[in-house]
Amino acid sequence: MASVQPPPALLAPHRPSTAAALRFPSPTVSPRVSPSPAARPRRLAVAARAMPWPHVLTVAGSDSGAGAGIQADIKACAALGAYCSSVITAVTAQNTVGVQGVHAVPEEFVGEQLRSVLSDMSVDVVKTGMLPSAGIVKVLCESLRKFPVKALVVDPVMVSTSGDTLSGPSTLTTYRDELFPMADIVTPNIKEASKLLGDVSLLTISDMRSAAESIYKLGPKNVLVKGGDMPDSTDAIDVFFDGKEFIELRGLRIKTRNTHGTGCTLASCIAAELAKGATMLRAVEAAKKFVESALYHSKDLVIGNGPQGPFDHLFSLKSPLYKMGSLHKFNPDDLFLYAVTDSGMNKKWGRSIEDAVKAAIEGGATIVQLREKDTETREFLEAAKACVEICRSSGVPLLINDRVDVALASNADGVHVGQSDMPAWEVRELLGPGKIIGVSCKTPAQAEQAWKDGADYIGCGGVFPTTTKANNPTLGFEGLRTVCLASKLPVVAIGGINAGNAGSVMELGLPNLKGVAVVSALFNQECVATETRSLRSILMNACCRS
Ligand SMILES: Nc1ncnc2c1ncn2[C@@H]1O[C@H](COP(=O)(O)OP(=O)(O)OP(=O)(O)O)[C@@H](O)[C@H]1O
Ligand SMILES: Cc1ncc(CO)c(N)n1
Ligand SMILES: [Mg+2]
Repeated sequence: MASVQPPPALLAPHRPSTAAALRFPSPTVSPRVSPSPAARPRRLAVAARAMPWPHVLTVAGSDSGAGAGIQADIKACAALGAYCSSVITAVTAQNTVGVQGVHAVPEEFVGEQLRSVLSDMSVDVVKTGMLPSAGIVKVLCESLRKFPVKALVVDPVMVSTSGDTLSGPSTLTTYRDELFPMADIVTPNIKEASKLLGDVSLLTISDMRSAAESIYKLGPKNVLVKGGDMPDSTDAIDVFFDGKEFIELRGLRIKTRNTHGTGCTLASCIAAELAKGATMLRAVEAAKKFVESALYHSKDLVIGNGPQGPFDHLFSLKSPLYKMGSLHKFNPDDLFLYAVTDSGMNKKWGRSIEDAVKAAIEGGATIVQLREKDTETREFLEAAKACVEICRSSGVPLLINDRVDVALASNADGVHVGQSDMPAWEVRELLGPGKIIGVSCKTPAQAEQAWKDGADYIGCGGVFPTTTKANNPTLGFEGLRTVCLASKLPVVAIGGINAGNAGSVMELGLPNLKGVAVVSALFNQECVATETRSLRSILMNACCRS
C-alpha cells in the first residue's frame, strides 16, 4: 500500500510554543507504520492562534508530604493560572513533623533535566527552591546562561520552618557568588537571611530592613525578607527592597498550624505573576495576598500529627457554587470586602472612578461594584472599561450596578440589580452563564426568587441606617439573620457598615454570610486605601474570632 504522506503542514519544523495546540492527520491517513531509521521525525503544527500560557520552571526539591517543595510550587502556579514544569534537585522524606531524610540528585542529572525542559518548552520564569549542593547551583547558573529566561526568582532554601537544614554552608558561598547576581528577586526567610549575613540576629523590622539592604549588595535586583517566623508579631510583615526604597508588606497573621510551604508558595506565586506580565512589586503584593488567603481558608484543615501542616493552594475550587463546566467564575469568598463606588463621593473628594477603584484594590477589596447613578452613559462606559482592566490585573471581580448595557459593553464580570431593576433571570439571559449576578434582597421571599432566577449572591440590607440609599428601611441584625438563614445563596451585608460595626456583623457568624459591602466607609474618606486596609484587618480578625 502506497504510504500516505501526512499533509505538508505537519512536516513544518516544530517550533516549541508555550501553548502549541497540536493538530493530527485525519483518520483517513494510513495506519501508523514504524518509521524507518531515516524517516524524518513527525513534526507537529503549531496552532494558527497560539494562546499564551505563562510558564514557570521550578528547580527545587520534592517534599514527600507535599506541603512545600515542587509540589507546593506546581499547586501555587496552577492556582494562579500558570503552567509549572519541574526539575528535581533532591528527594526529601518529609512530613508535618520535619525532614527525616534527604537524597540529592546527581548534578549531571539535574543538568539533563534542565536541558530537557529549557530546550523544548519556552520557559518565562525560573523559580529556585532547595539547591542542596554547590555543584547543582553551578549547573543551574550554566543552564541559565545557555537558555536565558525573562526572570529568575531565588528562594534561598537553607532552613525550613521546621528548622531542618536543607542545604549546607558550602552552597551558601555559591548562592552568593554565582546565583544571586543573576536573580531578579531573592526571598530569604528570617533564618536564611541571618545565615546569608553570617548568623546576624534579626529580631525587628529594622533588622529586616538592614538585612534586605545587605543582601541586595550581593547582587539581586530585588530582595524580600520574609517575616513569617518573626517572633511576637501581630501581623505577618515582609520587607521588600529594590535598591532605592523599602516597602513593608503587611498582612494579617493567620492563627494556624498550617504554614508548611508558605515560602515556596510565595516565591512560586511571584514567579507566576511575573510570567503573567506583572511588575515585580505587583507580583510580590499578589503573591502575599494569595498566601494570606490560602492560609485563611485552610486554617482549620487537619493533615498530619506534627506541628506544621500543609495548606490548600486550590481553596477557591471548594466554593459550593463551583460547577465544573459551567464557566462560573464566581467565588463566594470574593464577597469578603465588597467596595461599592459612589459618584457623588468621588466628586466631593475630587477623585476619578478609576482612582477610587485602584485605591480600594490596593487596600485589599476583594470585589468592586461601580454604582454611578449620576454619571452620563458615555463617561460611565469609559470608566467601566478602564476599571475592568484595573480589576482584571489584580484578579478582583468588577460588577456594574443596574446597567446591564454598560456591563456588556465593558465586558465587566457581572451586574448587581435591585428589586426595581431588571429581574435577575432576564439579566442572566443577556449575560450568559459565565458572569456574576447579585440581587439586593430584604426578605426571605426575595432571596428565594433571586435563587430561582439564577443569581450568584444576594446583598442584604440596609443593616444599619444609611444615607447612601434613600427610602431604605433598616433591617438590623435580626432582619439580616432572617434572610441569611433562609437564603440558598451566599450573602453580603450592606447598609451603613463601617469600621465601627463591621466586626460585629461578621461575629454574628451567620451561615453563608460571606462579607460586607461598604460605600461611605471607603469612598467618603480622604484615603480610600487606608480605610480599606483597616476594614479588611477588622473583618479578618472578626472572622478568626467567630
Ligand atoms: N501565619 C501566617 N499568616 C499570614 N502570613 C504568613 C504566616 N506565616 C507566614 N506568612 C507569610 O508567608 C510568606 C512566607 O514567609 P515564611 O517566613 O513563612 O517563609 P518560609 O519560612 O521560607 O516558609 P517555608 O520554609 O515553610 O516554605 C510571607 O509572606 C509571610 O509573611
Ligand atoms: C523540599 C523542600 N523544599 C523547600 C522547603 C521549604 O520549607 C521544604 N520544607 N522542603
Ligand atoms: Mg522557606
